[in-house]
Amino acid sequence: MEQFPPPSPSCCPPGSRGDAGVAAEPGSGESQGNTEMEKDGVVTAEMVSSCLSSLEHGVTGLKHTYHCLSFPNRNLKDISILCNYGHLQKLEVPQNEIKDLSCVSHMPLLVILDASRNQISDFFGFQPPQNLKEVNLSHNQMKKMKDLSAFCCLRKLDLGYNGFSEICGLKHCCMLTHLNLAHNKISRISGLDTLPLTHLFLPITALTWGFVGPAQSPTPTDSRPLPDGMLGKSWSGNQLKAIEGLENLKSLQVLDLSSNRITSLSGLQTLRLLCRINLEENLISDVQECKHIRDHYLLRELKLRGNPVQEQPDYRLEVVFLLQHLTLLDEDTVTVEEKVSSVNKYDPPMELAAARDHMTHLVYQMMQPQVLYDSTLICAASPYPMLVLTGPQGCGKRELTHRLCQDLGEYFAYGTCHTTRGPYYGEEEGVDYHFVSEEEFQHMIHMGKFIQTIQYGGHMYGLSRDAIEDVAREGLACCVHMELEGVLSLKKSCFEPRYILLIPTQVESYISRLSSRGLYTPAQMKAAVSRIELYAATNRQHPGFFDCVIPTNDLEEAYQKLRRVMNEYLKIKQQEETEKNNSTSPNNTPSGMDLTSSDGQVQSIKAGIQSGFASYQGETTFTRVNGTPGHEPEWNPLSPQFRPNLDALSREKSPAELASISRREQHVREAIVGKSPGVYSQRPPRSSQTAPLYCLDLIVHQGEDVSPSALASVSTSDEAPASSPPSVPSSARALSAFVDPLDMCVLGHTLEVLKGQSPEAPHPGSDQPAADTSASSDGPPASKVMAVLPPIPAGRKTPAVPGVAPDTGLALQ
Ligand SMILES: Nc1ncnc2c1ncn2[C@@H]1O[C@H](COP(=O)(O)OP(=O)(O)OP(=O)(O)O)[C@@H](O)[C@H]1O
Repeated sequence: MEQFPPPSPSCCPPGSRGDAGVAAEPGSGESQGNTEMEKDGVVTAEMVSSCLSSLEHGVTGLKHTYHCLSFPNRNLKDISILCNYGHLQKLEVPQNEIKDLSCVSHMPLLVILDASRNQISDFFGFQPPQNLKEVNLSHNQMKKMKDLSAFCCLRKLDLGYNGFSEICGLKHCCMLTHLNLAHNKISRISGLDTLPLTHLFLPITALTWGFVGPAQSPTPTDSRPLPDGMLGKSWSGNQLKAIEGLENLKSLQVLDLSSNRITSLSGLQTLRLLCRINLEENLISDVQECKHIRDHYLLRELKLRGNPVQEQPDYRLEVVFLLQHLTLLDEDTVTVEEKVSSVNKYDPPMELAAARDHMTHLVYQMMQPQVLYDSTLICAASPYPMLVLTGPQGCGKRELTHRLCQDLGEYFAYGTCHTTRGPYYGEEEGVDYHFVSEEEFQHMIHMGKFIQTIQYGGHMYGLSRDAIEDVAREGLACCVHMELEGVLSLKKSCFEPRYILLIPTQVESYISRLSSRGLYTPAQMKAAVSRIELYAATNRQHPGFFDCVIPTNDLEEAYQKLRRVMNEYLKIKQQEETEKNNSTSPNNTPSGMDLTSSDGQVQSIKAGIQSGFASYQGETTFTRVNGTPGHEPEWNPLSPQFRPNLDALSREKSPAELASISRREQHVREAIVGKSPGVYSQRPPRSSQTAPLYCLDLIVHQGEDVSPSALASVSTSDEAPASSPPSVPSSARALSAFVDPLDMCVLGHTLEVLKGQSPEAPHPGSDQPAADTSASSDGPPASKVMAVLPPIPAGRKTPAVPGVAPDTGLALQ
C-alpha cells in the first residue's frame, strides 16, 4: 500500500505526516493526546502519521511514500495498526513494551527493523520480508533461536541481551556478515560455520564498535539495566571457555569475545583476516598465547585488559613483539619506540646482540678490582694471534680445529672454551671444553673473565681471556671454533683473528653427517641447516668479513685446503725453503745462526714463530747468540730472518681504527663513572675489519669442488672488501634460546652503584697499588686489563695462575 505525499511536506517536522491526516501544529494539544494514547500503548493512525519520514518515490515510481517509521521510547504495546503500512522500508520501535511483531508480516519491502528493548519472546515471529537486511532484536526476552532460512538476505543481526543458550538456525543466512550475540547464555560457539561473518560479538558486555547503528550501540561503559524480563534472575552472560567453532569463518574481521572465561587464543589461527580482537576480561595468563595470532598480518587492534597476563612484567613489550602489526593495544597506540625496543629485547639483530655481549664483558672486565695479570703482551695495544674457524654446528670445524692444532702444533694450540652443556660421550674436560655449571658461567661473566659469550641451543658458550693467554704463554697462536654470533662479538674486541668460514654446501651430506652423530633432534638439525644460509648471506653481503671460505662437504679435502691456507698465512713453505738454503750454505745464515742440523731446522721454524710472536710478548730482552747443537738458541725478534709468521694472523690497525677503539673505551669509562648515559648510544659505528681476499681467490681459482649454486652462495665477489659490519637479520629464531648476554638491569644497577662510588675509586698515584682504569692509557679496551710484565720464557709449559702477582712487583689492572 502506497501513501500519498502530504500537501506540503516541507512544513512538517520530520516524521510528522502520514496518510492519516494533517500534521499537528505545535501547541495544538497533540502531545497531550499522544500521551493519553501512549498510556494504553496502542498505536493509532494519527500517531503513525506524525512519525513517518523519508518521503520518496514508491516502488512503482508514480507515487511518493514515506519509507521510514520511528517510534522510539513511547511505551507502545500494540503496533498492529502497522499492518496497513506495507510500504515501509525501515521500522524503528525500540524501547517500548511490544510483545508482538506480527505486523511486520505485512511489510514486504522492509529492509531495516529495530525492535530492540521490548518484551518480545517470539524469535522472528513474522513472515519474512524478502529484503530484510538488518534486524536488531537485542534487549528482548527471546530464549530459543529458530530456523531463519527464509531470511536469506539478512546481513546484520543483533540478538544481544537475550536469553539464548545455543546458536542455531542461521545456517542458510548466506549473507550474514554481522552477528551480535553479546550477553546471552551461550557456552559454546556452533552453527556459524557456513556464514560469511566479518563481525562477531559474543561478550557479556556488548561492545558493538558501530554495529547496526549508533542509536543501538551501547558503549563499553554501558550500564543500562537488564531487560525487564530478566530482572531478578541470575544473569551470567556468555561463558565461553574456549574458542571453537570459528575455524571456518575465514572472512571474520572483527571479533569480540570479551568477558568470557577463555584461557587460550587457540582456535583463531585460521582467521587470517582478523583486524580487531577484543578479549578483555577473560582468563588468558600466558603472553605466548598471542602466537596463535602471530601470522594475522591485518591485525591492528587487540584488547587484553582484565586478563591475568596483563600483570606480567613487560607484558606490553612482549605482545608488541609477538604481534608486530598491532597499532592499538588495549586502546593505547603502539609506538615506534615500543616496536623497536621489543625487537631489541626479544630478537635483537645479531649486530646488536654482539655489541651487548662485547659491552658486557668489557664493562665487567673494567669493573674488576685491580689485579696483576701475568700477561705476555708487549704492549696493551697488541692483540694475540688467533685463528677462528666458524661455521654452522657440526660442520666439522671442531675436528678441523683439533687436527690443525695437532699438525701445526708449533704454531697453534686449541683454545678451550667454556660451556654449560654437559660433555658428550668421549669429550674430555679441558680438552674439548671446560664444562661448567650455569652458576659458574654466570660468575665468570661477572668476574670479567670472558671475551665473548653466546647462548646456543639453550647452553652458554664462552671464550675466556685465560684460554687465550694460556696458549699465548706457550708462544703459540690460539685456534678456536665458534658460531657466527661469537665472531661478531669477537670482531668488536681488540683481538684480530683470522676468520675462516667452513661451510657445508651440500645440504644432504651435511644432514647425514649431523644425523650420524646421533646427538641432535630433528628440530636442532633443522635449525643448524637453516643457519647455513645465514653464513652464506653474511659472506655474500659482507665481502671480507671472513678471510677465507672453505666448503666442508668432504672433511679431508677441507682440511687439505685449510692447511694450504695456513701455509700461505704462515709462509711455512717459504720458510722451509729458506731454511733449506740456509742449511746447504751455512755461511748464508743470517746472523750466523747454525741451523745445519735437523734440530736446527726445527729450531729455526720455532724461532720464526717465537720471533713472530715476540711482538706479542712482553719487553723482550733476548739477544741473538750463536746457537749450539743441543742448546736452546736465543732469538733476536727484530731480525728480518725471524719476522713474524704468526703476524700474518693479525692485522695492523689503521689510525681510524685506533681512534675508534680509543673512543669506545672512553665511552665505557665514562659510563662506568656515570658521566654518560650509555656506551652504545654514543658509540660511532665501527668499520669491520677488512681482510685480503687472496685466500678466497686461492680456493676459488683452484677449481674447487663447489657446485655452482653453492658457489653462488658462499663465494665472495671480487669487489672491494666491505667496510661495514653485517647487520644480517637475527638468527635468534633459529636458536632455541635468545642470546641475552647481559642482564642490563643488573649492569645498570652496577653502574649506578659505581657512579655512587666513583669519588672513592682509586686514582693514579694514590696509595692503591694500581691505577684507575678510567684514567689509564688510550689503548684498546682490553689493554686496561693487561699487565705489562716481563716476557714468559718461550717453552714454558705451566700457565701462570691468572690474578697471581709475580714477584716483579709490576702491576697494572
Ligand atoms: N665461545 C664460543 N662462541 C661462539 N660459539 C661457540 C663457542 N664455543 C663453541 N661454540 C659453537 O657453539 C656450537 C655448539 O657447540 P657444541 O660443541 O655443543 O656443538 P657440536 O654439536 O659439538 O658441534 P661442533 O662440532 O660444531 O662443535 C658450535 O657451533 C660451536 O662451534
